[in-house]
Amino acid sequence: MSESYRVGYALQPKKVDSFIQPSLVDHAKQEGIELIQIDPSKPLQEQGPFHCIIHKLHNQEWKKDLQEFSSKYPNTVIIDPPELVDRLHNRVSMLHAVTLLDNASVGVPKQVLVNDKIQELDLHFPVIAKPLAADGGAASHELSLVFDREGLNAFSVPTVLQEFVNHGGVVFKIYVAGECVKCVKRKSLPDISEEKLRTLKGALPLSRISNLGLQDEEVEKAEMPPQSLVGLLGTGLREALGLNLFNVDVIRDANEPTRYLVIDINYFPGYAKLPSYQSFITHFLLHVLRPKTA
Ligand SMILES: Nc1ncnc2c1ncn2[C@@H]1O[C@H](COP(=O)(O)OP(=O)(O)OP(=O)(O)O)[C@@H](O)[C@H]1O
Ligand SMILES: O=P(O)(O)O[C@H]1[C@H](OP(=O)(O)O)[C@@H](OP(=O)(O)O)[C@@H](O)[C@@H](O)[C@@H]1OP(=O)(O)O
Ligand SMILES: [Mg+2]
Ligand SMILES: [Mg+2]
Repeated sequence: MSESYRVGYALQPKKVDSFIQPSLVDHAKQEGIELIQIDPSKPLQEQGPFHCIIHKLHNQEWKKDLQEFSSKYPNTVIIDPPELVDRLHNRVSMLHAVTLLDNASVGVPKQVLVNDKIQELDLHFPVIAKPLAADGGAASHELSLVFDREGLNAFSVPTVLQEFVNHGGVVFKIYVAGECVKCVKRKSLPDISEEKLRTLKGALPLSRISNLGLQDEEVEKAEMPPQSLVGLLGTGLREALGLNLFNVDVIRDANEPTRYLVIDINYFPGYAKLPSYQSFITHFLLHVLRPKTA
């Protein structure tokens, strides 16, 4: 008789709706995996046993409950340790792992953390102002494009100022689930020419320009990054971060097309937007659950 595995998921209702689709539940079931919703308002111990738990909740009560459960049931695989996930909730620490890769074709845009009034700024305009906290709150996604010094008054601190890099209007999203790695492309902000820059003043919220990008057909035509680069980022960052479930936003420098820059890393992203995400996720879970043969 084949094994049956209990996988608990602790997610916000919005994420349950997008991620736990009937097609995923069915696909997992066919492989012997039962996906069980965890109610974070009730003690975890009353809801087990679990072979594995996946989660995207950050409150202290949940972390404490998970920690206690894990001490009591050390054989339950927790994907992933909350203290390592926390590193992705800060736009400075999230990119630290990229610098550990030590590869000439991969980097991060130049950025500075602003905690206070800005005196000297060793960055080229335009820059993108990103709230330091990337904790999933609505404010953490309120970014603005800043064209000059005057525009620097438009945001609250702490904020990361990151140089805007022209990249051909396409962002590559590398989705990682353990050893499973998949890259897709999406529309991004359009390039800003020197000429255009002379006419732009102050700052603009990104939400007001993000629909100005390329046509879908143009995105279709964009060349994908080499598979070796996708593998390097997926596997390398998985090791450097100590995490299994995340995606990486990468752009290709328009002025140096062999150079790729990581601009964002998200914990437990929208996997359901990937074609065949059901088999992608099930494959990952099976890899975690099945006993390893030597
Ligand atoms: N340094 C940069 N140079 C050029 N474009 C950038 C840069 N940083 C961000 N962008 C553009 O802005 C978008 C949003 O930035 P970012 O991914 O950092 O924000 P986010 O709110 O964390 O997004 P997500 O919804 O993926 O979590 C990117 O997808 C890309 O189109
Ligand atoms: O649903 P969630 O709140 O987890 O939203 C996440 C969203 O996935 P969704 O498509 O399921 O909304 C992700 O999208 P993709 O990168 O895959 O495009 C990404 O934007 C994350 O940054 C979001 O997480 P947050 O930073 O807000 O925690
Ligand atoms: Mg992003
Ligand atoms: Mg993000």
